[in-house]
Amino acid sequence: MPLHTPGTTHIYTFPSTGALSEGLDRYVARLSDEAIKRHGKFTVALSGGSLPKQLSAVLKHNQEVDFSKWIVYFADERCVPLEHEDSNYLLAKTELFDFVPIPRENIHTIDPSLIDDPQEAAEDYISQLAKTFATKDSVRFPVFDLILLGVGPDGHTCSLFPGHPLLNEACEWVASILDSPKPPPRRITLTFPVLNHSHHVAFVAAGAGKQDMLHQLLDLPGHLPAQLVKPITGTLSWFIDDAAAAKLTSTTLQGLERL
Ligand SMILES: O=C1O[C@H](COP(=O)(O)O)[C@@H](O)[C@H](O)[C@H]1O
Repeated sequence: MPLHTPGTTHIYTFPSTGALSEGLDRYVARLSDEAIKRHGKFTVALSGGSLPKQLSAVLKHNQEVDFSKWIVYFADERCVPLEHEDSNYLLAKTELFDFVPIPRENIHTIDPSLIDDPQEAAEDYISQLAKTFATKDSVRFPVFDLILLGVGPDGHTCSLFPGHPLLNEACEWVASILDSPKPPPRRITLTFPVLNHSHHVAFVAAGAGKQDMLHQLLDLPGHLPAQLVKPITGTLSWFIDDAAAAKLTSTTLQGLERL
């Protein structure tokens, strides 16, 4: 699998969600291994929504992965307590963290004492990132080994929603949002510059509910949030199942890769 050609996009399709989880497991395990060999750790940002279930289905049984070297952040988080049913952390915990030996201190959550002040929570999250990522004059943003993203039916990714002023954020690493059109309204999110500085970014989309949006995102030109994810030197991958791919045009289908 060509994982290291900068600036490339790969669309991987799978006959079922089970097969998708197997492919995602191989991809994540390989990137984890390579990053740990390169710099002793694997820095990864996780999304909420349907992603944690797809990701964990096979990965949580993978005993070859050195989870002790994982450093986990959240691509976005809702301003709710960590044990709240809307918490992306709680979802990742119940799907993945409860099954694999990632040290708790390596899992960077929103500070629950700051959830009433999303701006302060975003600033605290930037401070947490700064402990992991040393930046240089030439690269002012954290460079994750991998950021795993979902995409909503409106084309949003992270908590970056169509038409929202946050789409233009060019300086901050993490931003707060008080008016998310999808509940809950108060959230924090990584910004596009952080997404686009990552070594690897992968979208995961499965099921018939994603058909219309995938057609719009992959077949047609546009500026929906998910279309604005364009890693500057990193790779962009899509992991989709046949149900989600059903409305793609024949031209796009010709470019699909099977893993
Ligand atoms: O609200 C959110 O939605 C997106 C997409 O979720 P999905 O269930 O359609 O996959 C998710 O990626 C994001 O982390 C979450 O906060």
